Amino acid sequence: MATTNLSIYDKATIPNAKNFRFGIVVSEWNSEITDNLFLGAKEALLDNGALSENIIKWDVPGSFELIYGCKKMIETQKLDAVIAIGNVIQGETKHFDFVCEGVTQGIKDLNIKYDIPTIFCVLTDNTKQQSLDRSGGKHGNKGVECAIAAIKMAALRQF
Ligand SMILES: Nc1c(NC[C@H](O)[C@H](O)[C@H](O)CO)[nH]c(=O)[nH]c1=O
Ligand SMILES: CC(=O)[C@@H](O)COP(=O)(O)O
Repeated sequence: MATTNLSIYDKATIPNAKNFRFGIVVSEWNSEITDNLFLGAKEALLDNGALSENIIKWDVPGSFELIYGCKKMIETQKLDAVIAIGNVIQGETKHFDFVCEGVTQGIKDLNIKYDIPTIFCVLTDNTKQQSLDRSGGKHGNKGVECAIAAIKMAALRQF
């Protein structure tokens, strides 16, 4: 059963993000979905105190390129957390499996290699409707959930 709503959070339980710098790398594949994920993430960061000038957005062609895009952003920008935004939708072939597994493992590896948390904001859905439901639809917006995760991990990183 899917999460009923990905966008509900209690601000009282979330650190203020005013001193944090965030990178957001966004896949252009399925941009109707990823644009909404980005907007949800940005709005949630701002709602919790982040400054607009401390949110850096880069675009990459597809979800598989999120790995290199996040790596490059981590290596060249002074950041407290990075959010990788993508949407992979099952097609006719096994390509979906390889893209999803590759991105998952690649982002996991970034979290091991670098002392900058990279948040996995990649919707891996069977249908476009599932993606629509999770990017501002009936199940909320995964971008909001991932922005909150980014703030919490940026705070944890300070210990
Ligand atoms: N089918 C989807 C893709 N495929 C493209 C790959 O992500 C990658 O850009 C290509 O294999 C070249 O390296 N990407 C998505 O983000 N979503 C899809 O549904
Ligand atoms: C996840 C994909 O790469 C997929 O959309 C490609 O579609 P197909 O498997 O029909 O080639």
